[in-house]
Parts: sequence; C-alpha cells; structure tokens
Amino acid sequence: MDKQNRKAIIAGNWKMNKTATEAKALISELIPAVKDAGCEVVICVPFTDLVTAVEMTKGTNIHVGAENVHFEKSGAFTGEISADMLTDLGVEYVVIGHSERRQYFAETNETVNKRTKAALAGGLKPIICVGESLDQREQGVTEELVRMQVKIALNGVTADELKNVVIAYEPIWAIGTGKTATADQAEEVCAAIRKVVGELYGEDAAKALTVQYGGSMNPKNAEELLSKPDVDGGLIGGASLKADQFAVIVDAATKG
Ligand SMILES: O=C(CO)COP(=O)(O)O
Repeated sequence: MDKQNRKAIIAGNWKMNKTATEAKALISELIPAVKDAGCEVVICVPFTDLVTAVEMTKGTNIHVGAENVHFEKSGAFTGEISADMLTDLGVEYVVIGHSERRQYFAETNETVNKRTKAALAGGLKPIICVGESLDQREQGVTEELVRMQVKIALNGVTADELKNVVIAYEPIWAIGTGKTATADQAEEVCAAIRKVVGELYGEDAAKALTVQYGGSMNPKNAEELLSKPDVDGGLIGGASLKADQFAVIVDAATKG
C-alpha cells in the first residue's frame, strides 16, 4: 500500500547467514509466500548468495540486494566488491552503513557517504542505515545524531539520485535484542529523517522518500509499526530468515 504515493519496502537483511545451499531452500519457500505482496519485497543477502538469489527470483516480485559495496570502481582493494560487479549480476539494492558495519568494521559517516555515491553512480539503490545507541538515546541526542548521519550520508547526492535512495532508521539498541522501538518512537525518528531530507531537497522529495524502520521487527509488532504515517517499510534481520515470518511482515506492509 502506498502512503501518499510512497512505495512501502520490506527488505530482509540476512546478515552473515545462509550458505548458497541454504539460500536456495529459503528462497524456494519465499517465492510463493510473498507472491501477492502489495509492497516491494527485497532480500539483501551475503555476496556468496547473490547469484543464486538473482537467478531464482527472475520473473518473481522479489528484488535482490547486497549487504555492502565498496566506494571505488575497481583496483587493488583485496576482498572488496564494486557497484559494477553487483549491477552486472542483476543486483538492485544495497545496504549501506549498517550499524554492524559501523561498529565492527570501522564504517564512518564519511565512508557511508562515499559508498552511497558509488552505489548510485553504479545504478544501485542504497538502503542507508542510521540510528542511535542506547547511550545516545538516554542522553537525548537521537534526533541530532540521526540528522547528522543523514546529512553526511547524502552529501553530494543529487535530487535526481535521491529518488533511488531508501533510508532505514535502525536504533542500535533494538537490533537483534528483541527490544523493539515503540511505534511512536519509530514514527518520531522516521518523521525527523523525512524533515531533514525536506530541508535539503524540498517537501516533494521528502514526501516521496521511503523511510524504513528496522530493529526486532517481527510478525507480532509489524502491523503497529507499519501503520505509522512516516514508517514506510521495514529492514528485517532475524525474521527475514524464516519465510513464514517474513511473509506476515510483508502482509502487514500491504495493509499498512
Ligand atoms: O539489523 C537489522 C536489519 O538490518 C535488524 O535486525 P533484527 O530484525 O534481527 O533485530
């Protein structure tokens, strides 16, 4: 369902889960489970599962994303993957700046910005992750922090490119903890994200932007979270690894 003509997107972020063999089994279950979705359905999978995911989802309503992309086009960057490598496979989306990347792999707002620009230049749709730690929330700096993360991530991104950008609000304290933000907390920050994008690109661009919530979204809480006016979808970790659970969330977004 569209909110003010916005596209709701439910994206799975598989993280470091599923071998190619396991991915095959999960995607086989997912295809029939989400075939009537009224929202966009994306699965962001490990690099080693991309070929399988792209091949298996051809002709279905499932879109495929990667979980990271390097900012250089090519060269001596052992172990890295470029935007061209991903688009050439048929990959459409890419998660950028996930808090796990920021926490364990020294990702910064600046590298998030570089990756975002490289993704867009290469024809990928970035899902840019922002969000505060529990400490930051308790200190009352959530909105300032998220505004800064969004501003730096989008530095140098044109208004035209913004049409392909998705922003995911993922409070770090809610990721993988079973502790979900309340629907009002999610709405408050998703609205703040839309506001800062409005300041940068104007009202119309802000209204068109898809802003997702992520952090322990599950079949039980999805409907309430997705009913909020500024929550246009979800970035789902744990529950995206179970076809039946993911399908319930997709249904909730279809209603939302
Ligand atoms: O990090 C997330 C999605 O990117 C959320 O993970 P969980 O849904 O497992 O909390």
